[in-house]
Amino acid sequence: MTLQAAQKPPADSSKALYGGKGTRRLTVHDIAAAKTRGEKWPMLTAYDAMTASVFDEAGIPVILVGDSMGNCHLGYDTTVPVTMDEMTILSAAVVRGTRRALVVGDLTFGSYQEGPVQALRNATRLVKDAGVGAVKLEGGERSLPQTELLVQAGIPVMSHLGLTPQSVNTMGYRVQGRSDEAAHKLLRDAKAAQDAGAFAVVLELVPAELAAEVTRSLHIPTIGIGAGPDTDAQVLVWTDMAGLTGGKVPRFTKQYANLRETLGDAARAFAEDVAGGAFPAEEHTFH
Ligand SMILES: Nc1nc(=O)c2c([nH]1)NC[C@@H]1CN(c3ccc(C(=O)N[C@@H](CCC(=O)O)C(=O)O)cc3)CN21
Ligand SMILES: CC(C)C(=O)C(=O)O
Ligand SMILES: [Mg+2]
Repeated sequence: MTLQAAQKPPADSSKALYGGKGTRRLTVHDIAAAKTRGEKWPMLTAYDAMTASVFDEAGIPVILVGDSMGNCHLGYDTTVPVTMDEMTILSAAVVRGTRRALVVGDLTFGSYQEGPVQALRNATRLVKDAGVGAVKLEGGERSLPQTELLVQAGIPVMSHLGLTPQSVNTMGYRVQGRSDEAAHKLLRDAKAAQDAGAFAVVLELVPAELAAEVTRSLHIPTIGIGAGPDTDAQVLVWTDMAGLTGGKVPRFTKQYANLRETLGDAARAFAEDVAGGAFPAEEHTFH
């Protein structure tokens, strides 16, 4: 806890982002207030209404409809092929499945790189047709005109720095900001995003010490994924966190359940009941 936070009275738990009371839809103002209280908070991805409702009922205050839906929901290898049509449909489902969480939708690859006008058109669609409370886009200085125009238009923007998966074809999936030059660039990008009006910054796959420095340097919250313990918030891809993702998951993930095994067991038990005639039983049968 920072000295500043330690000197404040205990947080009013009814206002806490996690553990707070009520089902009023959270806004970017609630997110800003959490940083002044020194409160750490969780964010998870979701791609459908039912999963999102579970996280909403569990008190997760911010739900990201990530373009990780590409590999975690739609069966692509990367986030690159995901379209705004797909993002809009799944974001609308997540909004319908939640009452309290601030829902953030990713702007997909190719939906904002042409410039601010394209970004505004696509972000507006996500706000109007899906009902998200904010959008996220990748890049700091390179996405400044987009961030500025969206914020001016009244659309809250979450920035995403460090490893930016939409650039996998140029960047790969490597830790970012290891050299002094790259670390300075990340700090510049973070400050530029803040100055352009972003309400939060995701830091993906950056050294913990650098993420801590960025967190201290900004008045908006940082949200880490593979960025160590000292960011204001932590985000994980829900299928990684719940152990549903097949194959290799990034080392920064912690698995809190093994849904892959649980679901597989359920499917096999059903199959054996059907094959052996144990299902349906009398109580599942109409006469
Ligand atoms: N299932 C899933 N989880 C994610 O966290 C995630 C996605 N998909 N898709 C979009 C991006 C891509 N991400 C990735 C993908 C791979 C690594 C990875 O392989 N990282 C290496 C470390 C590399 C290094 O040491 O430089 C690892 O072992 O974790 C990390 C993040 C994070 N995002
Ligand atoms: C990993 C998070 C931050 C993301 O952008 C996504 O899930 O698409
Ligand atoms: Mg994403």
